[in-house]
Amino acid sequence: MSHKSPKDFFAPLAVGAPAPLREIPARPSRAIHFFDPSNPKMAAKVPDMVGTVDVLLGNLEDAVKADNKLAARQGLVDIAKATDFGKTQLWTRINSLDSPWVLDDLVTLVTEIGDKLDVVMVPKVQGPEDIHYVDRLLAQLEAKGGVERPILIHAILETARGVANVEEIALASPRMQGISLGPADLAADRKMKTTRVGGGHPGYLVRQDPVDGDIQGNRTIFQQDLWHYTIAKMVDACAEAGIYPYYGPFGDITDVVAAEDQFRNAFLLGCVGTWSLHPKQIEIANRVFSPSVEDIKHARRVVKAMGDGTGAVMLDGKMEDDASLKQCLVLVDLAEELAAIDPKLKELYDTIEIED
Ligand SMILES: CC(C)(COP(=O)(O)OP(=O)(O)OC[C@H]1O[C@@H](n2cnc3c(N)ncnc32)[C@H](O)[C@@H]1OP(=O)(O)O)[C@@H](O)C(=O)NCCC(=O)NCCSC(=O)C[C@H](O)C(=O)O
Ligand SMILES: [Mg+2]
Repeated sequence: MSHKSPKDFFAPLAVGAPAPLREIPARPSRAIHFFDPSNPKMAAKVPDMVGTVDVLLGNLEDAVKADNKLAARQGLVDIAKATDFGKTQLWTRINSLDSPWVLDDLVTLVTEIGDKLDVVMVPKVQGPEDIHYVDRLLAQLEAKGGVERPILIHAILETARGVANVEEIALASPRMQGISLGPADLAADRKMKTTRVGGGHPGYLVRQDPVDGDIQGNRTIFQQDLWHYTIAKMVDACAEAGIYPYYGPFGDITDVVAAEDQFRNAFLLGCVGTWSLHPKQIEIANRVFSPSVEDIKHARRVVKAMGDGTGAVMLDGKMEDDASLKQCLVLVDLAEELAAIDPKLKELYDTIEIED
């Protein structure tokens, strides 16, 4: 197997394309909000959503009717040209690489609105070869369209082969921005027996041992998380590659409580954001993927108590040392990144008083 040398990895893949980034910028992306650019009602709402959500994503793939694929592509071009996105990022999800639409998706979007497009989400990624294909094509199109900064790639993990290859996918290109879980396609590909889009399942459980041998008695059941293994594997692959992991879709729009639980589990495991399919999921994602005031208060206290960052101290009966300081700095750094784009959060975090 031939390998690229590091210097080749950081050379543009087409003459005239912008140089690849050496580090993926930590831009807040708590909610990646999906809209169908061919749906006039949704499209009309996009300009007013700028500034209320970290990422607006024009979806061209699943959930867009086949008859509307061209209208969705053109709708996204029109919206992008007419809208000032400010600090809100503009992403797209292109059609799958084996579809009849994807080539024109990329040619049209990069040459027409490449200067406004931050990230291209690629569905059903099977292995690094899929990323290499998009990587080279993007470079050629950036050169053709005169795009001055590289458009990044986000992969969706929604096939068993993709999950098996997740580390290679994460490391496939300096354009790799992150990876999301695609639980619906992944469930189908794996032949899992859930018909839900993300979330748990009442049948996937562990039951309390019988009390006094009474197996028919009242035994507490603990519902388990179908997605824990995949998310944990994805988080490790992303951390190794220096890119960002995301939950994905939660299809039960009405169950805002369970959505919040799934998002919080993902946040605690290391994910930086999730998808939002309906406007009501944006507020949930923004809240869950922003550290709480209590977390920041504690983290800043530890930072202060640790002084030069070495040794061990006791705070409220608990040991803090170099390693727990690093954990606290994850939260403090995230709070700073979010405060830079979210004035309400900045105000909230600025009012925190640190006790000794
Ligand atoms: C889920 C929906 C079909 C629900 O739509 P609707 O029935 O119209 O909801 P409401 O009546 O509650 O809508 C109220 C108003 O809000 C607008 N609306 C709805 N959704 C959005 C949106 N995403 N962005 C902007 N505006 C939105 C409605 O038009 C109503 O407007 P008005 O009548 O003027 O008041 C719908 O929300 C939807 O289609 N969402 C996106 C679905 C999607 O993108 N799915 C694909 C991603 S998930 C996936 O692909 C699976 C994954 O790949 C995997 O494999 O796991
Ligand atoms: Mg899918």
